[in-house]
Amino acid sequence: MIMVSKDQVNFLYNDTEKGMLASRSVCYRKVSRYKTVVCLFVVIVAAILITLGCLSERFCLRENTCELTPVQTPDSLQLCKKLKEGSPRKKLPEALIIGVRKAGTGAMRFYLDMHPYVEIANAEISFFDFEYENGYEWYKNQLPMAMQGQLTMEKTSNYFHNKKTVDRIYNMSSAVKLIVVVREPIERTVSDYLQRKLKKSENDDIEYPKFEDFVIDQTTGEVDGSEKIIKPSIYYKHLLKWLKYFPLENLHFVDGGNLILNPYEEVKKVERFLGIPHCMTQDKFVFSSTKGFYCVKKNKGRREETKCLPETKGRRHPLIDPVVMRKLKDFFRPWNEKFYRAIGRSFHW
Ligand SMILES: Nc1ncnc2c1ncn2[C@@H]1O[C@H](COP(=O)(O)OS(=O)(=O)O)[C@@H](OP(=O)(O)O)[C@H]1O
Repeated sequence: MIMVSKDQVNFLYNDTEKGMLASRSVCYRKVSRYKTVVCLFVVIVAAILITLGCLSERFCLRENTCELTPVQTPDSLQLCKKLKEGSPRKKLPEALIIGVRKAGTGAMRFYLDMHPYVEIANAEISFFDFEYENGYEWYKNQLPMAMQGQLTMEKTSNYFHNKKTVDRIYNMSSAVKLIVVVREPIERTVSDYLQRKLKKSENDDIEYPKFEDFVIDQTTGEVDGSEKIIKPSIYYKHLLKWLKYFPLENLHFVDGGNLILNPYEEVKKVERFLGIPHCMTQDKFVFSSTKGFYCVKKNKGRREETKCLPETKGRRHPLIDPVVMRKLKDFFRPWNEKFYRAIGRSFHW
């Protein structure tokens, strides 16, 4: 709108017949100067508004903006998703969950899958341990599409303790971020045992050995450190291999015990480690009293539903013979302490 002052209006309309031409041209010059000023003002305001508009479109892609969205609902996450720029593409992962099996890697994958800045493969690809010969193009094709600004991720829980994986991962990228979920070693060992027992009983009817018989060497009566369910729990031994290639800053350790009790806290630390905005707010996590574990709130169309991990995750563990339990504790203690020293953090196991 053009603003003309009362004086100018009078000036225009009081124009007399005499000297009209001269006064009119002065008047028009004045008005056109006003128009120029107003036009300039409009252009500047429009430029500011357009810039702000662009910034708000990029809202969810800018650092830490998920933290700033007014209401953290699954809708706002969907909104974030829509705001991703460019076209989706396949790329090699910038971050991996490398283990440890049965420590809670599936839960971490499940939670990160909800994050608008993360595209994580649904299943374990096992590229660096079993499928390496297929090459990077094959690997990329197994990974989900990602938009610009989104991280591509994969979790294979055996990478951490497999001998072949470290240099292969390093050759892919020395900057890759590595997430390691660790859990109290005996609990992890029991979980590994239950998993193997389940797999075996699916295939044959022969009674599976008891946990105690599995972990104790029958000749020495001591813990069998070479047993396949014990070995992955000796975190320190495997860590040394990773530290030969990667600096400690490339690795983030998730407390698997706390991941069960307080997933929000552990996921927030992972968001920070990955350098992505804090989108996984407390309200996304809901405790299921039937499952006895945390689940997540997901949007299905307009409806909101609760999604949990499958039944095979989060099982009741058997009671362990106290003598065997003591032997296991004594066995793991020195390894745990070395592990704490190496990473500069204690888990108080
Ligand atoms: N939210 C939630 N729901 C269910 N289960 C949860 C959850 N958070 C952590 N966990 C623990 O994850 C354990 C399974 O570990 P992984 O996912 O690493 O197993 S696997 O290696 O991928 O097979 C699994 O071990 P078990 O309790 O022995 O089944 C769980 O204790």
